[in-house]
Amino acid sequence: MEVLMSNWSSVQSIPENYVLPPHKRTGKVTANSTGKEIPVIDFEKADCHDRDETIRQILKACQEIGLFQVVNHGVSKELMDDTMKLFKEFFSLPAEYKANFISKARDKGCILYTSSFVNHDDPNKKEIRYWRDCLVNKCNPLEDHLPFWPQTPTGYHEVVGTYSVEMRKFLMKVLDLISEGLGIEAGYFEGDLTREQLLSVNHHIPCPDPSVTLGHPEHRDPNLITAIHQCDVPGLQFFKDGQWIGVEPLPHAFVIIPGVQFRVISNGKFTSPKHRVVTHATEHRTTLGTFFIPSDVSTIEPAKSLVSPLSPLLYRSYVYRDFFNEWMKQVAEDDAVLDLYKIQD
Ligand SMILES: O=C(O)CCC(=O)C(=O)O
Ligand SMILES: [Fe+2]
Repeated sequence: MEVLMSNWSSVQSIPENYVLPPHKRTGKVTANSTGKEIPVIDFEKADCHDRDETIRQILKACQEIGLFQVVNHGVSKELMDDTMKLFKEFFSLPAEYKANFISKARDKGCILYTSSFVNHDDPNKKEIRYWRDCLVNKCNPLEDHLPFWPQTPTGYHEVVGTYSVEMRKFLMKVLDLISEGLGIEAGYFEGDLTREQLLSVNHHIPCPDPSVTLGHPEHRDPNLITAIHQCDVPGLQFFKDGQWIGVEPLPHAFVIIPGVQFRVISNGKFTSPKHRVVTHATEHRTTLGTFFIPSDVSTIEPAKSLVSPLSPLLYRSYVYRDFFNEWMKQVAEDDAVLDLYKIQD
């Protein structure tokens, strides 16, 4: 049985299988930039007179930077704090209780694992482990999954259930604003494209040498769109113009990351930024990621309204399950999977 990192008794030195090969190391861990250039968009304005301006900011951020942060998003600060506190408590529970949720089966309502979900079983390859534990809750429809969620800490179902409902409303609002801005028909993202919702909670303990480990390997999110609720400990970085840029933790903000499916649906107008998580020498770090994921059977293709003689079709349509199966095989080469569906000119 895996020993969860959150139950390690003390960490004096880094176990060998967590040490990255030299070319994968972060070296000097501070990112080259603090991420001040990442737009912070105030959603309060979208609800009143400034809707068009908010939409303009979102599109500019997605097209020029790749991601953005949102404040005044409508999810209450108390709920965000309560949910964060509850998950910190969850990770401090005894190993015996948490062991009930350890699994790598994708179809469970709640799964807990350590390092990464995919461990490539190639005996010739040295396994690299990542410095994290992760708890994944399926959230939609809530009543189907709630019975499989933990009962402890007290209030788990109520707090996390409310959080996931509020996050659904918020991310739907983000999708409405994006659709309006791109000129995609209203309601495009309702239904199959947002059928699955996961709440993925990452927990990283302090690491004696952040320069040789990673909390989360570099990756693009394979889904439609992600909202990350960071705690106040930095760690998230994204890659732009040849450098890693830190995403500054802002109190009660969400970081919005368009996933690979958005790149296809927007017919190449959006990127899906590559990102990673570095470890911290002295602090625990907990983050809550809400993921909208298309159902396995949904068809993904560029939105018809975004294809024109000036913007020719870039990808052929595919079924999400086929994409995801390929993705799970070769997670290290994110772009290679999308290349399978690229229309060659
Ligand atoms: O923990 C973070 O800040 C980001 C996590 C992430 O990128 C992911 O879960 O896909
Ligand atoms: Fe991610």
